[in-house]
Amino acid sequence: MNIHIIFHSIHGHGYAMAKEIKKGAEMIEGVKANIFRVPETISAEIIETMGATDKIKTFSHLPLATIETMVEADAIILGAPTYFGTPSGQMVAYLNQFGEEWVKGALVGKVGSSFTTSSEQNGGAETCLRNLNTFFYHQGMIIASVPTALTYEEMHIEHKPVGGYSYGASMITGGMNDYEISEEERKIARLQGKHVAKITKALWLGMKSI
Ligand SMILES: Cc1cc2nc3c(=O)[nH]c(=O)nc-3n(C[C@H](O)[C@H](O)[C@H](O)COP(=O)(O)O)c2cc1C
Repeated sequence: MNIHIIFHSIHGHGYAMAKEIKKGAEMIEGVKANIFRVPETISAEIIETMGATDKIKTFSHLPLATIETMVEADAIILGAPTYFGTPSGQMVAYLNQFGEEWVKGALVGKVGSSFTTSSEQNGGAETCLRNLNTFFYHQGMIIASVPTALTYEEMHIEHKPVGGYSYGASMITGGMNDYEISEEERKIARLQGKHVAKITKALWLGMKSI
């Protein structure tokens, strides 16, 4: 079974999350998780003003996601930074190529799940995740959440904000994008990967018997 993790990032936090989700997914026997990035649309000059020229290089070796990346996957995990409370335009531009696949039903029955990063705790991460998940509804996919009953301990640390709840894993990057992914956020991301992999494997085995 192949899980494809497709993300957009500029400062690299999305990549840090994608790696944890991959680790979680590959805890399930027979599951291989591959990471892809979506094409960047912002100019190199603007990336430089964002102080991200070197950061973006840390994941530029990853393969670019194409339409086939989704069509070939058994499960798809999308990750995008929260920009103005919604997924980045770069991710939306990638998703907006899937009209023909929608017509063909090419993604019907696949498992979908999403994650995000946001600089603020209340900066719109949940609305971003709800937006990403909407793509899965339209494609006839099966949405896997983060089973929050299992993350209670990580989420309830006094006076410590932690990203990640029912709609998908997330992390808080800080106003200057200078926060590292925390242990709790790593754990929630791994849990999401594992949960998606379990559901995908169960569906895949079940489908064979129908
Ligand atoms: C155009 C733009 C809009 C943003 N809007 C928000 C926002 O609405 N809420 C928020 O918490 N952070 C916002 N941010 C901060 C990003 O969420 C943050 O830079 C991103 O999650 C970092 O992820 P990355 O390291 O994967 O690039 C915005 C950043 C940009 C560039």
